[in-house]
Amino acid sequence: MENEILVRVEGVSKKFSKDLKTGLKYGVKDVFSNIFGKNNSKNELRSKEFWSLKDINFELRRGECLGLIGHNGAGKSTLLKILNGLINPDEGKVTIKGRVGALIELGAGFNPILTGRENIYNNGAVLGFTKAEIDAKVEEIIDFAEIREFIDMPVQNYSSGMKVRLGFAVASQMEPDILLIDEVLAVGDVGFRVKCLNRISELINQCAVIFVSHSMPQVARVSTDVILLALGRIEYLGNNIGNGIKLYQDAFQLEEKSIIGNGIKINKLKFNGVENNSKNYIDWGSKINISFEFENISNNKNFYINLSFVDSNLNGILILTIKPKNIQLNEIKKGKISIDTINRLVPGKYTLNIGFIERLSEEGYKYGENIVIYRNYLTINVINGDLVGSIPVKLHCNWDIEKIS
Ligand SMILES: Nc1ncnc2c1ncn2[C@@H]1O[C@H](COP(=O)(O)OP(=O)(O)OP(=O)(O)O)[C@@H](O)[C@H]1O
Repeated sequence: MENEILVRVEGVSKKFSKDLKTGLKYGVKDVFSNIFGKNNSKNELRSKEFWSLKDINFELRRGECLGLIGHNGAGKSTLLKILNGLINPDEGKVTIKGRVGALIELGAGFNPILTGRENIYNNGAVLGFTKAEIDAKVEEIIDFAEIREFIDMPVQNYSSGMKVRLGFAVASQMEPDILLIDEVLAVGDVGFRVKCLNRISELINQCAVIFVSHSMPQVARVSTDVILLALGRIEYLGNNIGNGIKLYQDAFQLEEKSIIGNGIKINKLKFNGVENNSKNYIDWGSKINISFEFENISNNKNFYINLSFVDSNLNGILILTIKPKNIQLNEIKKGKISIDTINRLVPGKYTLNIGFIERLSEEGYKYGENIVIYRNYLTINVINGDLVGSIPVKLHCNWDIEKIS
């Protein structure tokens, strides 16, 4: 049997005003127009208004986790707030089936002068649990949040991380049918974030999850579907998570070129024989040749040359090291390097850093100080190949299968 639909969003739009004064003026006007049944301005933008969300449609079933991604101000939190009933849409309809657990804003849903324990009871009561039912859950919640020492302290004295711990524990342990988690999770420390992601993965079977994050590995890890929002509109909706993430990352300008250190110059950097090509489109599995000249101006130290590739999240992905056996690179006044390899990066945008790093030993790798690093000297766009979540490298391997039984 198909899992039941727990969230249905139909044609939802929400507009805001760009300044507070106009917002308040329109607000008062709308109240009167609503009373007299004459509010015709709902579907149109008035001066200084903009659509924070426009014509959003999707459904979410039990067992699905929707990753909601998009740049700052794209409308992600606005959508979560509408789903949680904190604000009303100007157009469209939201249908929610079941109990909603939400971690949307830091400290939202907590009364600051009450203790952590009192807030657990308050939240439980709002969700429709009896005192006896909350009694049965409270220890579990405190254990999950790992803040037992502070549970009888007013929430206003909690650190940001402690508020997130309590908020997530309450939202996720109160048997939600729908769990809404905003970026605030990022405030928790790494250990707690991993615990939360594991809990989300456990909960997915029992409920529907909507997860807002700027961390693409986290989105790829837990999501079954993804929505990419841009300026309040859906730019991508589907279950090809890698595709959604790629579209999101493609919109970023990667870092500018920069040089850190001095002593060695590079010239005539070429990618597949072409100099100054800003696009460099290639496929997975295609041949790559990178070549450049280097000129030792004032460096006396022996060195390695490292070529490292960095993804759009600025994570280092892979490195190629040049360490010749029978020659010290600093004995070369002017040289030319040519590197041939096969591309094993999956579709995405990558930049190349070229580093000249002090070499302290003839054998193995013993790195000294960075002599000079040429950052973002080349951008490579891999456009064809399989995407598996957000895993950046797919290796080629020879394999053999034997049937044992
Ligand atoms: N109460 C409000 N009044 C006026 N404008 C608002 C209000 N709430 C949100 N906005 C605006 O709506 C747009 C979408 O905001 P929202 O917080 O939903 O973005 P977001 O995608 O969650 O961004 P971020 O990644 O930065 O959290 C922004 O331009 C924001 O300034």
